[in-house]
Amino acid sequence: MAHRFPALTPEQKKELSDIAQRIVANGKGILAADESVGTMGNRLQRIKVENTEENRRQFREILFTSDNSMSQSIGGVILFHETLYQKDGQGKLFKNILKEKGIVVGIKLDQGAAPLAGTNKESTIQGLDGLSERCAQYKKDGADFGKWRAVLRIADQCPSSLAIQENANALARYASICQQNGLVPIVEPEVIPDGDHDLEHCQYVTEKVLATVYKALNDHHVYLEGTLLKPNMVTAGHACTKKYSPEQVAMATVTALHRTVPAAVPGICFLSGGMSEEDATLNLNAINLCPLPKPWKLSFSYGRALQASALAAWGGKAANKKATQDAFMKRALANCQAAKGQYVHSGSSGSASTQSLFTASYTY
Ligand SMILES: O=P(O)(O)OC[C@@]1(O)O[C@H](CO)[C@@H](O)[C@@H]1O
Repeated sequence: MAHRFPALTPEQKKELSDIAQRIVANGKGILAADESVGTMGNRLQRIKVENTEENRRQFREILFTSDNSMSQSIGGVILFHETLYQKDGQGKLFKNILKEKGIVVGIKLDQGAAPLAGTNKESTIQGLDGLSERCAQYKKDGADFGKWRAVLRIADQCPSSLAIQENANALARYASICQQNGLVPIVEPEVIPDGDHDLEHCQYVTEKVLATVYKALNDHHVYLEGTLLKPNMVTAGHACTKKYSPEQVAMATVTALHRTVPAAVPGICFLSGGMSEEDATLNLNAINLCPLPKPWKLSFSYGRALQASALAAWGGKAANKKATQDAFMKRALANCQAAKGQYVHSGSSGSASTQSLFTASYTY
């Protein structure tokens, strides 16, 4: 079939692929600071801090004003709508603070789950209506990439082919709209870790989901060089009694990716999915050491696994700014090393870094 109606010009393609490559250059990854107001409320509740706009702003200001070496580990930060327009104490927009450090600014674009009737509690994600206009505005306002998280669960009759197809199609439609507006789409089909399934079953499901996503991206003429994938690592379900080593997780994960993700994709930035900070780093390191072909950068886009010890160190107190930034930078550096397969576990991690961050049915 002749390519008669190109979706993007060569200039648009170059811009998108340059942005994607910048984000994952030299072991860099992504700080997912895009928790919605409700999700951030859950995080703040754990440290007994009230979920006000000012408290959310203060915590994020502390992270984003970490010293400039932050940009050696962090290539991009995903923001929630509110945060894109927030400022530091001196009146400087957060997005400008990040850009001056050379960090690419991203924006969460999905707008919550809607049930798929007739399924076992499965969902699709909303937000396609008006998405092009929102993307155009966010691009003007300084964002260069977007994020859309689809949720698939493993249970009886799940994920159904309806849920897999519907979420893949929504992800592809979102990715196409992003690219038309100069935003690199982060494509996030998350197979959540709820359940007692084993590693092999998670690998099987992850392969089915990713294969469907890449078929849909191709159908929608998405330019893969200008995308990033944000998948789950292949792990056993949270309630599985059998435990697996980082090397086993790595082999299952890279096998699944190798079978389904085209080499044209520049980077795969894993979500942390409720793993402890330390497990997320150790697994990423093992993935980068896995003896299988790895044509993509394999990095991180962590929310909980980059912020848990920082949140604990902060505790809502301005006086804890330095301790908060130290905790955050420690995880950022560790994950950057892991993205190069160079992380050496020091054995002296604080207790917050080894605590499970799992939340049941973490659907939004
Ligand atoms: O699994 P993690 O690494 O904590 O977070 C992954 C993530 O996609 O899920 C969250 C909820 O949508 C987002 O804040 C974040 O970007």
